Amino acid sequence: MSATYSEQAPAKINLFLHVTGKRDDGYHLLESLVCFTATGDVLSGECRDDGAINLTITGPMSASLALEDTDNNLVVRAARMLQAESGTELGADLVLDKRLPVASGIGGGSADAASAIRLLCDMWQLDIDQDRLAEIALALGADVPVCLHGKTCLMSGIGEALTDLPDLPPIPILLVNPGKAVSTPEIFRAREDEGFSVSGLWDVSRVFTSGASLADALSECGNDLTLAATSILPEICDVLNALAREEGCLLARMSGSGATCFGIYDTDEQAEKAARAIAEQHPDWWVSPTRIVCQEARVLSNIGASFPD
Ligand SMILES: C[C@](O)(CO)[C@H](O)COP(=O)(O)OP(=O)(O)OC[C@H]1O[C@@H](n2ccc(N)nc2=O)[C@H](O)[C@@H]1O
Ligand SMILES: Nc1ncnc2c1ncn2[C@@H]1O[C@H](COP(=O)(O)OP(=O)(O)OP(=O)(O)O)[C@@H](O)[C@H]1O
Repeated sequence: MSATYSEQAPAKINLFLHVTGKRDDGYHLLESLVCFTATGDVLSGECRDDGAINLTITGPMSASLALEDTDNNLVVRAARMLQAESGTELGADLVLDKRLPVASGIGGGSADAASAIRLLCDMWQLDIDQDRLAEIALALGADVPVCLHGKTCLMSGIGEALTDLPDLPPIPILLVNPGKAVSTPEIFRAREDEGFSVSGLWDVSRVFTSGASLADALSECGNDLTLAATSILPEICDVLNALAREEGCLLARMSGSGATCFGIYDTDEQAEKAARAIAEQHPDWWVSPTRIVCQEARVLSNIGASFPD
């Protein structure tokens, strides 16, 4: 029996997201403080010697993806790109445990693609240098390089320029999604008439020791996609209000192009209490109390990796 490899695919949070310009090809220049959480998908796989790539999707958020052609899944696309790059004749039976809501601003698909790159490089023993892997990641999506990097960083360019920042402590964070997908290109199109933020606002040397100090610094920034996203999906305002209303919430903000929003807290108890209250009022929303993870999210080969539920 062949070994089972496993990789976590943590949710990506844009703690702030500024749109600072637009390139001639239509992609937007961004500046974003990105971190990762202890909540995420899990990808596992076994090696095949016939070159086939098979993907099975399980888990609470698998329904919509299971209806799509798996050839379009970012996990399969990442695998095919690595096969083409390396010339390997190996294949894989992959299982994606989908726990993150799809098309929700927390980079679920991008995190899965990044975890596929990590898992397959390990399983197929590929020797592809980091710069080339970063190019492959960017070809899969603007958020894939930062997910492959997996560490708290300042993301700029269209998503490819990453500057490491001091680790954040394991700050409690609550993720809430209203259960409706939003399309990233549609949100960028909807902000066409808005101006651009200035770049270079974030002091990259700042060190944070608590949720309160982080929330205080973040209050000087924002998410420049919020207006566009709430005009398309007004429920995002309900999510932001629900988070802000609960005791202990230091900052409530949307991540990425939405619709997932996050709240920052000082203690796990506050985040969990808020989660219970919001889940009770909105049983159809996805509510996930978690923490910022501070170390590089990788190296789980050959073990049955799983996130806490
Ligand atoms: C908004 C963010 O979530 C912030 O982290 C990401 O930039 C989105 O990254 P992503 O979902 O991986 O995006 P992609 O799949 O590469 O691009 C989807 C579409 O979003 C728009 N897009 C995306 C990234 C970017 N820097 N500028 C853009 O204008 C483009 O219309 C593009 O066709
Ligand atoms: N493994 C995957 N998981 C989620 N979506 C996927 C996956 N593979 C392909 N997709 C497609 O990618 C689209 C965007 O999904 P994703 O969850 O990455 O969006 P997102 O959370 O808005 O990401 P971002 O924050 O990077 O904009 C979905 O509509 C889906 O059809």
